[in-house]
Amino acid sequence: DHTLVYDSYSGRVLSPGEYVEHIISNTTFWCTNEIEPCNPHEGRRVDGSCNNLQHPSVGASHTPGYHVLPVVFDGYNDSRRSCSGYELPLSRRVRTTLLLEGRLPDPQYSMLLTHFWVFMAGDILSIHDTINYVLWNTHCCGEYGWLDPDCVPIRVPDDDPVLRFSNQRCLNLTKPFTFQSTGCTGTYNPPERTVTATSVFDLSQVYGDNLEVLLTKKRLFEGGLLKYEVVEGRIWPPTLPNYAEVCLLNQPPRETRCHDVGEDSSNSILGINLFVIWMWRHHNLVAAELAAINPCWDDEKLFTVSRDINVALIMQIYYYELYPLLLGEENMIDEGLLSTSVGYRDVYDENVLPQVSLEYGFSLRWGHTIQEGIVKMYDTHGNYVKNTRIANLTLRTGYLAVDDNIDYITQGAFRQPTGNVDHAVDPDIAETGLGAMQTVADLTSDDLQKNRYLGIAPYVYYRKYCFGDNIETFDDLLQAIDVEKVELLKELYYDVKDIDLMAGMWVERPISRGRVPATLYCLNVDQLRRSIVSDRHWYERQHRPNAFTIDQLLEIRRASIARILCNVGDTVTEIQKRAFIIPGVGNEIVSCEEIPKIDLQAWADARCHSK
Ligand code: HEM
Repeated sequence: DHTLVYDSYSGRVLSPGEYVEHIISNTTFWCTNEIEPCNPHEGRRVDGSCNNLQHPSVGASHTPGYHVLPVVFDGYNDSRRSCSGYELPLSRRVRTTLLLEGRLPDPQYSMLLTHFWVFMAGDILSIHDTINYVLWNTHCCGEYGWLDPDCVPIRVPDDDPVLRFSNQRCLNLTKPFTFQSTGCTGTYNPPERTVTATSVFDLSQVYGDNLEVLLTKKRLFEGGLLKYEVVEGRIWPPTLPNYAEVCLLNQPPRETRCHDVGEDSSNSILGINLFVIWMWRHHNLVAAELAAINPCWDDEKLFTVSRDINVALIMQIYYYELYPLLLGEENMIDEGLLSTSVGYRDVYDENVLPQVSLEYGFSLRWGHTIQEGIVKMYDTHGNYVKNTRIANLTLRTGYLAVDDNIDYITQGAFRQPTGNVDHAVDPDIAETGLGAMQTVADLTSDDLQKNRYLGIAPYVYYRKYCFGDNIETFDDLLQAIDVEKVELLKELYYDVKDIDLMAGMWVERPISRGRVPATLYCLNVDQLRRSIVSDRHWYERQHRPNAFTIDQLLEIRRASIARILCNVGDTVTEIQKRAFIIPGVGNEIVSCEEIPKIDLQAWADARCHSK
């Protein structure tokens, strides 16, 4: 066989001797990518390899990301130091100073928006860094925790506004996995984070990032379908016989559902769990319809086309429905991110590598500040049923499958607002983030602490990169941040150049015509453009292997999140047309009959009918 083994970090082909060294040191998983020779006519590979034909490993699972700005570290794998030489202010203190704790619903965004956004984050990131401190290195706050080089616990100051009333002075945390920590490269290279997901948007949360897992765990090899179970009329991904290791917070004996689909993220937090279930079903719905339309298609063809359609629908929704609400539609048109014609858009450039920027994935953590902590549940007709805390639903897929909870949660997702875009974080996200998994967890302090351990450059460098601002003094910040917030930053940081990127994003003014912080806007625009240009299999392309016909693309363009929920959302028979926005005047809940459908007849294959 002609399979080549690549060095994940450098993208270089390894000699047989070098490969053996990895086998001996047990580092093949993180450090090598086995890749069959690229075939330019082949569709998207599940492991992300061969996207760029000149650099077959780039963009594959666990290969380096792109950096908008070079990483800033102090020595090997250690947190950035302040430029003043003083210690950076404690993450928890920065968080409690800059973000209030409280709940205020958003006037516009529905809970479905945050559910979907975090699901999309799951397409390009991985959760092993979290599993690390939750399951493997739980001792970082213990007596000898500080001796463990993997630990970076968050210190809680004695005057903490909330925790001073407790004896908690430490929040568990470990360092991110890097190519250095996994033994793939030496410490002479700047630390480079490693994630398991592929770095293109390809529904890694559903289809995974590894061919073997796809074949053994997911595919049914019948009718192009994914494996599934039907319980009490609901379709689910297959469940694990022994859920206890993964769905740690399932409450036995009733809550036993836990998905066995080969991805950790599919049993993680509520938003991801829901969308994995929905897109899993959606794949099968598409495959079944295509099988009826094209009886001559075999399993392989049905599977590949259904996957391609599923990915395209989600990208259409991500770019044309979700992001305009965050970044502003006019802004996106001006930036060239939204195609102004319904036809093809083919701007592929093989010189741009299919990578995700470290800053993009990181910036999505800002979503924690608009996460609502209470999940409200409704029946099909919009009558309020009950509520529960979202933090208690993490690692608890089983909850969805009892008491019709998934029905009520689905209904609530598009009826309930998410947390307001303001300078406040929900108390549950800020104090109990992981439910019973940790006594205390502050996701937003984690965000700041990780900011430093990912080596992300200071905020003002990004202002320079994004807007050309030369920020030398705290007063210079006024062009981006309101005066009272600048005052707080002055209290916290000795030098304006010390301000962490996340801290800056928490307090800066939104981009004009959009709703997200200006720097977050910039980093997201940068990635969205990169993803269109660098992904050879981008769905809007005319010249890609198995490209959509124009009629097919026109059907994809009709996609909406409301249609996805009408198709596969539990008990959804009516919904508002723009379901990332709460229902109201001009966005009334209507029958699913009124939500545009995608007509798969566009995929009808004449060969199946020419006798
Ligand atoms: C129920 C709601 C949520 C919970 C319980 C949750 C929980 C977590 C936890 C425990 C982590 C790991 C933090 C660490 O580094 O220690 C994390 C990371 C992250 N979260 Fe959330 N989150 C939620 C909602 C969201 C939302 C709405 C978004 C964005 C829209 C988001 C984006 C992210 C991102 C980008 C990371 C970093 C992952 C990585 O780099 O590997 N999360 N979240």
